[in-house]
Amino acid sequence: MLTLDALGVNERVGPVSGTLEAGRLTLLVGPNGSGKSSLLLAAAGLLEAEGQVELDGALLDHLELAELAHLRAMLVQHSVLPAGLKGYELLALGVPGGEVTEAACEQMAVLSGFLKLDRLYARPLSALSGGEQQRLLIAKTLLQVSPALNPDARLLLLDEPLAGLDWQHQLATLRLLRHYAGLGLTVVASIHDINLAAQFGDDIWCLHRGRLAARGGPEVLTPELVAEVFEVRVTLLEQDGRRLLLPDSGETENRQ
Ligand SMILES: Nc1ncnc2c1ncn2[C@@H]1O[C@H](COP(=O)(O)OP(=O)(O)OP(=O)(O)O)[C@@H](O)[C@H]1O
Repeated sequence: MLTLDALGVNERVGPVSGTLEAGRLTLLVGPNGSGKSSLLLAAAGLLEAEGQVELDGALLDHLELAELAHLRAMLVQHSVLPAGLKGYELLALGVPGGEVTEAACEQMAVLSGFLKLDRLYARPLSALSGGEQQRLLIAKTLLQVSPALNPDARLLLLDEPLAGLDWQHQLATLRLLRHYAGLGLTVVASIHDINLAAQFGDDIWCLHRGRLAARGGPEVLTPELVAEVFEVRVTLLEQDGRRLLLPDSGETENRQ
């Protein structure tokens, strides 16, 4: 469980207070510049911030860096990757303790199956597409907090994990995040697809201009909220019990 108490970063975000529950996938939505990355980085203890963050009752400020790195993993946006590194070498960097044991290989194989990594292992990162690199980075981050390898792991934070991924791998990633939440971790990810957020999030936090505009189950993502926060017209479609929000381009009448 991650508790934020008046967490803020300069003018960028906050103060934000609230609890991110263990065993649940919380998806953070909001327009560009609304503060999602800043909030995630501050919650991870990677960005100087006002207020307090507690991880399972322990103040983040009071944890040693090595201890914190053992308890949580974060996928940051725009990672700079060493070009010469091969796919499997990047993945191996995520193995807790650094020793690629049989158990680590098993976990790698599971992640590999979900994210289709096999064909990427032997290739240098510089020769991989953006989406392929992202899949490896997601797997590396998940490996760090795989309960089978690191039973102390508590927290998984991901900033736009779906960036650059096609539909197949977006869905695989979201299923993996739900799986990790099901293993008891607190899992928080920022995401731009409102419909996927509503479909996969146990909890939704919606940021607007650095403040929490809404928080709750997927039902908080109403057309009215989305229209106001994202400043777009929104149409609600309902079919077979599924609700879909579509941004209205306003061009429909002019098209052939
Ligand atoms: N290093 C920085 N120094 C100063 N201001 C920053 C810095 N990084 C981001 N900002 C500003 O802080 C605000 C929040 O940025 P942040 O990256 O947290 O938003 P975001 O919701 O993650 O956006 P996006 O969806 O575009 O990734 C923005 O106004 C941004 O311009």
